[in-house]
Amino acid sequence: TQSTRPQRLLGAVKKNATRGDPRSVVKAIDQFCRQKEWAMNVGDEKGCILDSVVSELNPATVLELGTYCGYSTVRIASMLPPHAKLITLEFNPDYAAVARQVIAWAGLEDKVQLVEGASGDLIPKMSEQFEVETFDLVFLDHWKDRYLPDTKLMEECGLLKKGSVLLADNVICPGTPEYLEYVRASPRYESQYFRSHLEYTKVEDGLEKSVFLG
Ligand SMILES: Cc1ncnc2c1ncn2[C@@H]1O[C@H](/C=C/CNC(=O)c2cc(-c3ccc(F)cc3)cc(O)c2O)C[C@H]1O
Ligand SMILES: [Mg+2]
Repeated sequence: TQSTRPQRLLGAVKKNATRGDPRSVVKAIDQFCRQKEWAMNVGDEKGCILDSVVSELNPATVLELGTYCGYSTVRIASMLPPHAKLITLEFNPDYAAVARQVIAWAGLEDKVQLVEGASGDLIPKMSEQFEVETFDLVFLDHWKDRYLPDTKLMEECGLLKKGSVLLADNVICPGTPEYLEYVRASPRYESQYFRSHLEYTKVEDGLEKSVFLG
C-alpha cells in the first residue's frame, strides 16, 4: 500500500535525525519539507518566532491545538523547563501515530501528552481529566475556523489566566479573519503580529501573539 506524506516525513526523521536530539529532528523535517515534499509544519522561519515566545515566557503548562506530525510539539517541548508539561490535541489517528513516533525519536515523551480527539470535546475536560488549571501558553495551529470558537471555549472553561499567551499560526495564510478581528478588538487581549512567511515559501504569513489580560 502507498505510504502517506506523514509516514514519509517520519521516515526522513528516522533516517537523518539522531535519537534523543530534538534539534536534529526539527532539522530533518525542515530539510524533508524543503527538498522533498512541502508539509504544513510551522517551519523554520516562523519556528524561530515560536522559539523566542516560548523562551521569553518559560511556560509551565502549554496546550497545542493540532499536533499534525509533531514538528512544533518537538520545538516547544525541547525548550520547556524540567517539570513543565505540553498537552497536544490531534483528532486524526494516523497523524497522531506519526507524531507519537516523532516525539519519541526526539526523546521528549516525558514532557508531552498527546491526546487524540477534537479540541471542542477535550477543552472542557482539561481541568478534571488532565489536572490542568490554566495554560501559560496555547499554540493554535489546527483548522483555522476552530481558532475563535476554541478561544471562546477556553475562556468559558477558565483555562486562561492573566498573562496567558495565545500564539496563532497562519493568521494571514490560509488566514483566520474572525479570530484576528476578535483578539485585536477585544479589551481582554493585548495582540501583536509577527510578520513572517508561509513555511518553506516566500508567501506572506505570520503569527499573532495575544496576551490574555484577565
Ligand atoms: C478541531 C480539531 N481538534 C483536533 N485536531 C484538529 C482539529 N482540527 C484540525 N486538527 C488537526 O490539526 C491538523 C490540522 C491543521 C490545519 N492546518 C492547516 O490547514 C494549515 C494549512 C497551511 C496551508 C497554507 C497554504 C496552502 F496553500 C496550503 C496549506 C499552512 C499551515 O501552516 C497550516 O497549519 C491536522 C488535523 O487533524
Ligand atoms: Mg500552521
